[in-house]
Amino acid sequence: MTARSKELTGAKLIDGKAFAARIRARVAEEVERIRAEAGIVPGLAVVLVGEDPASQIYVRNKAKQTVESGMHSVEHRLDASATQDELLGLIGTLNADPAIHGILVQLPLPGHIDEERVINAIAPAKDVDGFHISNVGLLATGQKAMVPCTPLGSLMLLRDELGDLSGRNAVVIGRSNIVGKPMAQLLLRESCTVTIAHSRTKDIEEVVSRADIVVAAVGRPRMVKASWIKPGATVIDVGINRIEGPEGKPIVVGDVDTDDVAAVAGAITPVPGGVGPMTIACLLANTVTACCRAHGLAEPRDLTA
Ligand SMILES: Nc1nc(=O)c2c([nH]1)NC[C@@H]1CN(c3ccc(C(=O)N[C@@H](CCC(=O)O)C(=O)O)cc3)C=[N+]21
Repeated sequence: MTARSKELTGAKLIDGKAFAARIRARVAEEVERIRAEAGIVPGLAVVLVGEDPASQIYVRNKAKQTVESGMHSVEHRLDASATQDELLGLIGTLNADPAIHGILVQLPLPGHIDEERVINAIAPAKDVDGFHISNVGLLATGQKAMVPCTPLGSLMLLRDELGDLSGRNAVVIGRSNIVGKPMAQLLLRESCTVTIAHSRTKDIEEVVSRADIVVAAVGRPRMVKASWIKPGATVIDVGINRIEGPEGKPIVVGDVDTDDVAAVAGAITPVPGGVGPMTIACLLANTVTACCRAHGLAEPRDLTA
């Protein structure tokens, strides 16, 4: 698959939206194959606790795209005041449900709930977010794991753009469990020379300027500037920040100052339309993978890391 691209002052804009649509089409093909071969329909359950409006939009998009790909989709909405035991009870039910192959508990959870406890209660084989400690350990040791969706989608875009990644200098900005750390593991597995930069990194601009590959996942609007970027580098912008735009209207921007960086970078993902749609496409891909593994079916190689 080749990402379609538009020109922006020099840099190629990587069309994550179009790439994600092709991944979803592949997922739909595989869903149909699994149905024809084994009479099984892959199922995804999304659990949302509370009423965060931004979260609701993602949950709606996920449910819509799950159904469009031919999969079984279930949504569980718990009140913001739901107890940890209620949530753990629901996870236990979903773990035991043979129609469900993937479980996603939308993060963040309300403050009174222990996130680690909840994530680690999900059956690792159904953990399509790849956040369970078993999957984290499997990925870190190079074993077959469920790979977190945003890093997986970012890796697919990088491979499509650059081909073989071995020997390249990669700098991941951000050390979160959901993006920075698993992204670094994947890049290491691709034989990149990996540096993780973060808020305490000294002279971050100099560190980033040595990178052939930059993955920005810090949650600081437009933090990465052109002066940080090696000419021709590939820049993956994971940030999705809502800020006040020119006319006081809210707009969505990434962690990269795209207009500035585009003058120097070789290729860059836009926000919106870059990594975000890939995250959802990879969630569907992971659900197909989980279903294949659960039933001993051949798993589509192009939908995993
Ligand atoms: N357990 C868990 N897993 C997640 O994967 C997870 C989560 N919790 N909590 C919330 C975040 C956020 N997230 C997004 C996914 C897709 C877009 C997306 O498709 N964004 C579009 C639209 C952006 C917009 O305009 O708002 C884009 O970037 O083009 C955004 C955000 C998944 N998350």
